[in-house]
Amino acid sequence: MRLVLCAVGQKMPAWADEAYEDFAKRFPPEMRLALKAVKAEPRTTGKSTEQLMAAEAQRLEAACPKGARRVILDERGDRVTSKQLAQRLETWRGDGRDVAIFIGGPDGLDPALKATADEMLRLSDLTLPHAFVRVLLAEGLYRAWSVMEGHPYHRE
Ligand SMILES: C[S@@+](CC[C@H](N)C(=O)[O-])C[C@H]1O[C@@H](n2cnc3c(N)ncnc32)[C@H](O)[C@@H]1O
Repeated sequence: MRLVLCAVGQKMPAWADEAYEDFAKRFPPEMRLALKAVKAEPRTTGKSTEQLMAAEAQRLEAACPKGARRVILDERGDRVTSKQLAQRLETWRGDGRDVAIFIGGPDGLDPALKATADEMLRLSDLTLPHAFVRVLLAEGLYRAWSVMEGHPYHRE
């Protein structure tokens, strides 16, 4: 099973790339965390927010593995603890499909793409910058994996 982060933004600060990689490389071969970063639409072309998000959504769709479970990250999504995220991970693993996790750009995700979600998750009640989101998600998923496997990374 693969956890595929379909995320807007190919140019992240070095600290974000390093921190993301630090967690991504810890996943075992049977549960890979992969990043598919797509180009953010330039904000200088006079396009409306709706047009910008629609263009980014097309790229995200192209990056999404066929038949994957679709999880949207959004500050209005379900609030979950690490243990609850571990239970979701267990469920996701159970059906054997890849899991695509979508992260939007500066204006968020296109409403039509959001409407296709199987699940919507929040990482915080705060609105977070997208560079933070992929790092927090990688750590949160790794912690959830460690809860699921009884690995000592997570302590009660
Ligand atoms: C800068 S935020 C976009 C904020 C935008 N105003 C919105 O309403 O979605 C970029 C992306 O980061 C993710 N994100 C931001 N805060 C989040 C949170 N608290 N929980 C989960 N995802 C979040 C979402 O995928 C969002 O599309």
